[in-house]
Amino acid sequence: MIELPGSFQNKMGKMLGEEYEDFLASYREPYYRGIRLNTLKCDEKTLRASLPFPLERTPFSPLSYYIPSHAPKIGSLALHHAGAFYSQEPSAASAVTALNPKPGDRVLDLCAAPGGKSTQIAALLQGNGLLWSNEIVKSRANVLLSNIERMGVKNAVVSSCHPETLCSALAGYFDKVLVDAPCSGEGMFRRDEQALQDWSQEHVEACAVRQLAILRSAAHALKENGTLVYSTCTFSPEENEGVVSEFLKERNDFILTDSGESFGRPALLPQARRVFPMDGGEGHFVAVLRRVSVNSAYPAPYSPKKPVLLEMVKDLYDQIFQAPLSSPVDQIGDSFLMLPHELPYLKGLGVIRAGVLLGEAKKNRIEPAHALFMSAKPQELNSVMNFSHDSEQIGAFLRGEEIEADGDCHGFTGVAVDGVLTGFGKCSNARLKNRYPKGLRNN
Ligand SMILES: C[S@@+](CC[C@H](N)C(=O)[O-])C[C@H]1O[C@@H](n2cnc3c(N)ncnc32)[C@H](O)[C@@H]1O
Repeated sequence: MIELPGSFQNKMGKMLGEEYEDFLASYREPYYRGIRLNTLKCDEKTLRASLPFPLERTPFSPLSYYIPSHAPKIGSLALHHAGAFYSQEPSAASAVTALNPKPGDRVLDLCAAPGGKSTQIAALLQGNGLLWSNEIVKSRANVLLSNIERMGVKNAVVSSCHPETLCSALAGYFDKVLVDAPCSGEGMFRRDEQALQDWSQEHVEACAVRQLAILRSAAHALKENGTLVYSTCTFSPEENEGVVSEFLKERNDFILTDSGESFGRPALLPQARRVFPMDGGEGHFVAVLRRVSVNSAYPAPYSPKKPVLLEMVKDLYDQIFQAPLSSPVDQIGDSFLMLPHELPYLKGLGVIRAGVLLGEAKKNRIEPAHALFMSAKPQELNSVMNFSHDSEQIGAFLRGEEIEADGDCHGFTGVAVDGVLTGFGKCSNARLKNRYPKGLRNN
């Protein structure tokens, strides 16, 4: 049984009253495990058919499912490599449900690593509009980027920037902003020993100060009538209702709106929602705010210079794809990027990726990138090999091995599992030379 700090127990006892015993009893149960379907790449039927355990819907998002607590580790499953799903604690899906991104929206996810909520936003945008995913810690931003690539997101910018710098530069640009704030993680105690070790009342209070500062920054980024969702995975009122109330005292041009959601229960500010383990998730707080003032600031658009090697890039694209390249292309050093159609000015904002990495210049050729295939659909490619999730071939491919190919297979060829692309190789002489990135391979 997990040993909870005494002062945490006292606070929770006061907050939960009669329900406190049920809350304590939850610490004797296994924690909730969940996954979220990535509709950019896969559908529910394919996912259910390929997983070795059943899925049960959660109340937090139509794309979120419980998996059994005894389910095996899922990171090495072929459909996980392919980005068909994301491993996500069920209640963590609630914040994006409340944000309600729609195709065409411009959405900023300000505290985004490792990318659970960003990749959920991307699925709901369906490739239309823009997702800007920011993470202040550079090493975590790289993990975020690899998840954005794995999930095949085309219309995202990934940056590692201080929230104040970013939101001042992009003032007035976004329809929706998510602040999934760094917190004391009380809702992680059942699955993360470290969160429990790090807990103290002083930490809770320091988190609240930092959270308010992030919210203040986020406010700049929104346009008039824009939606700001503030979420945490902690229970302390200081970090939840306290931060929201302080923010609303400072900014009378923001209002707290009813989330309109039915997951969890009303929070201490009744328009917001809270989730406790008794509500089917590890723990979340979600508040929806709306900016009612005009924001006359607006960033300049980004216009890339025409890459010197654009014809070579187009030739490479034509070798791989059935339709010609239609996205704007940018060149950063030796890298070629397929940009979303409309972007704000990018310089000085710690951008580590805009759009999809198409390929990289190597001597006198351009080598296609893994991310290019991850963001594609098999039917868009000239050459694809598709394998079942339990086939020997896909196992070998994901270990980085060469595999047998048809004699008529030539050139860059996508590799799919159950119809979902998971990388590529190069066919010649009835063999597929493996290009699955070393750092992603199964052992
Ligand atoms: C709760 S996590 C975000 C989880 C993410 N939204 C997801 O769904 O995968 C909060 C993030 O905020 C970042 N962070 C830490 N300090 C910050 C600060 N001062 N400003 C903005 N973000 C910060 C952390 O590195 C962490 O990645």
